Amino acid sequence: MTTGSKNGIQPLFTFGIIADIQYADIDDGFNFSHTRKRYYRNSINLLRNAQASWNTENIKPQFILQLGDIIDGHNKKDNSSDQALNTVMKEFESSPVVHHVWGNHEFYNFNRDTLLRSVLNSTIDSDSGGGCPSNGEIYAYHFSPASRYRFVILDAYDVSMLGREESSVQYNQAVAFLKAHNENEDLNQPPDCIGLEQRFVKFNGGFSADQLDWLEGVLSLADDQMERVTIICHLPIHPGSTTPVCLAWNYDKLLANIQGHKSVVCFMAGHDHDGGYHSDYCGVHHLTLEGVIETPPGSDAFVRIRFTIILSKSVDTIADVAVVCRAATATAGAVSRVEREGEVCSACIAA
Ligand SMILES: Nc1ncnc2c1ncn2[C@@H]1O[C@H](COP(=O)(O)OP(=O)(O)O)[C@@H](O)[C@H]1O
Repeated sequence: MTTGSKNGIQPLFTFGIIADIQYADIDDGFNFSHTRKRYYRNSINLLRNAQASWNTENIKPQFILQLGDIIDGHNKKDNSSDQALNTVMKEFESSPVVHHVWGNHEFYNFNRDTLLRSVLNSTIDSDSGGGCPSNGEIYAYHFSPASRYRFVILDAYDVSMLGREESSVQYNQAVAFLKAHNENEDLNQPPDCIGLEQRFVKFNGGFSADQLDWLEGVLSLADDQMERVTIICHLPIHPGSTTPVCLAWNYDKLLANIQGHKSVVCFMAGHDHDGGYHSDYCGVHHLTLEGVIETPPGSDAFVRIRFTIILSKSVDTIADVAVVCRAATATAGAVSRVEREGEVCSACIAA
């Protein structure tokens, strides 16, 4: 594992990312279609390995991004949601700040009100000006780890049946929206077996107008301040970075919002356990992290990213932001996960 500097340039900051841990103290199982094994109990070992790796770095990560599905929905029926969450949170105790994102499995275990009051609400670690959308129950905020850099956490289940009381307006609006696109009795079953319509399933969600309006304000300010923004949420929003069944319901609205702002350089998500990557026509990097839960024992699936500014010769111009993304894979003879490493640089942005 390389030290903190690359090509002799000290990173401005580093951070770790991990997705779809889906911990449960149960025996190995399978996904819905019985095509992929799931290692529920072992996922805590992979989290430990990630922590060990992050903590051995010369330059420790300034923060960790946890991209959602921290514990599995199986805990709910065993009444072990709180115990499972405590087990995982204990592993994060040696971490710096952890920014938690909420996925469908958070909502299989807890309702929205409980999550807003829980240790999984990391809004407290937002900037004082980080703020959240006015209505208070959308779990979205932003923070700046260094001058000219900003991270935005979005709530991909703001519009969803999950986590909402069946008597609520939001629940019934989500049901109406979903049924307009999916006529199956079981709304977790995709309405089609091909194409983008597959995304209209109960285990996905979308972004409300309130949240998109709030984001528009955050990104407009970031444009004015010539910041570089990375957005994270549980659901991918570019068809090139995931399989259609994992896309957010109104991915296209958020994508249009993002592509209208030069400050956005990267979008990261989980949910699609196979991971994915796409650089869109605006130069935004769409990174989907592989799921810990389906990573076989003996391999690892976590990422450490160093944000390094490569100052151009004319010192007043920041030529490139190199996002060195490394999915660390420590194999012990097992079939290793794809080791993803690469230098992806954003478009030039004059200072
Ligand atoms: N094709 C499908 N048809 C019906 N139900 C499905 C289908 N795929 C997933 N589900 C159900 O949707 C829920 C979420 O699926 P799951 O695989 O656990 O999600 P994740 O990929 O986030 O772990 C589970 O209850 C699962 O049984």
